[in-house]
Amino acid sequence: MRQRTQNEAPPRRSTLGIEDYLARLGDRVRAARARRGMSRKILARDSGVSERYLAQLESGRGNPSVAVLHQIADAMDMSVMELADPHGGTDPALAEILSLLSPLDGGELAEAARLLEQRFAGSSTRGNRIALIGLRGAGKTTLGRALAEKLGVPFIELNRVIEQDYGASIGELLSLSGQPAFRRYENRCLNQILTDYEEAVISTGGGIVANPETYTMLLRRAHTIWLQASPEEHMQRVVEQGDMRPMEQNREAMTDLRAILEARAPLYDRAEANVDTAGETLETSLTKLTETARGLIG
Ligand SMILES: Nc1ncnc2c1ncn2[C@@H]1O[C@H](COP(=O)(O)OP(=O)(O)OP(=O)(O)O)[C@@H](O)[C@H]1O
Ligand SMILES: O=C(O)C1=C[C@@H](O)[C@@H](O)[C@H](O)C1
Ligand SMILES: [Mg+2]
Repeated sequence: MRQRTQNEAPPRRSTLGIEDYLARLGDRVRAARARRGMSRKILARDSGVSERYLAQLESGRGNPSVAVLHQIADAMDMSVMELADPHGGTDPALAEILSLLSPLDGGELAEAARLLEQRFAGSSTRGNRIALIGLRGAGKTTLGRALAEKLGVPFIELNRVIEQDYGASIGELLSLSGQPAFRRYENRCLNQILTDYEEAVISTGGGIVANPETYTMLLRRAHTIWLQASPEEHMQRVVEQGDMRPMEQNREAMTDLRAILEARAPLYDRAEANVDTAGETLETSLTKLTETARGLIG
């Protein structure tokens, strides 16, 4: 990160040349897509922008119209401003905060979020709720159910609650109503679970970290544990289950999985604790997870 001298004012205006601007815009589109676990094909389908044009844009060679940018942002439930200008916003203090934060890397941003949360978010009420987060195949369901049994508390699978609420499968919800609708259901159902259960083990969907409002609610109202594994193990475990949801229709599944994990890791890392399941048996992972969970709920 470049150090600013003490008297140097934070840059308020972009001084980027058009090529650099378009390259960064491409990076932002790719990162936003990866955080949501959307393949380029899915984003093309949901936005109505061709896969070929998205590839061009992501490599910094596209110069989209505002309408095209709007279609892309909308399909990812973002504002055009968020996508086009990370320093956007009308409040000068907010613009200054964003400009201070923008050169930080993922780990530094997570630290900044923690500091801001401590200072401004008020007291959190996590009760005896344990929430498991992590990429597909991390073991959130398998280990979560076993942990709940050991602790003698209910096991709640957020995606199942969403399916009951919507009245169809997550796959149908995504294909019929799109990602933004899914994220709205996810937010509402999670809020309900956190309100209804004083003690529980909650297994979340891998993409919960992509919606800041929902993820912040989870971090504040449950003890969160990030279940980790290597990219190869995530892939192998999901393939063994015969379910390719986030990787569906994607020819470059492993590359995408790595990109998703890389984009989400700083967000998953905001969990209160993490348990690494890489190279472990289920039994060992369960023992580690149970110890960690007991440490958090006291
Ligand atoms: N050490 C381990 N820890 C966790 N799971 C393991 C381990 N070793 C093997 N597995 C297997 O990996 C799979 C994990 O799948 P599981 O459905 O629990 O993951 P998940 O995080 O709930 O995924 P999804 O996001 O798709 O719901 C299970 O079949 C489990 O038996
Ligand atoms: O990792 C993801 O982006 C997802 C994981 C699933 O659990 C579902 O929540 C949905 O398919 C999205
Ligand atoms: Mg699961």
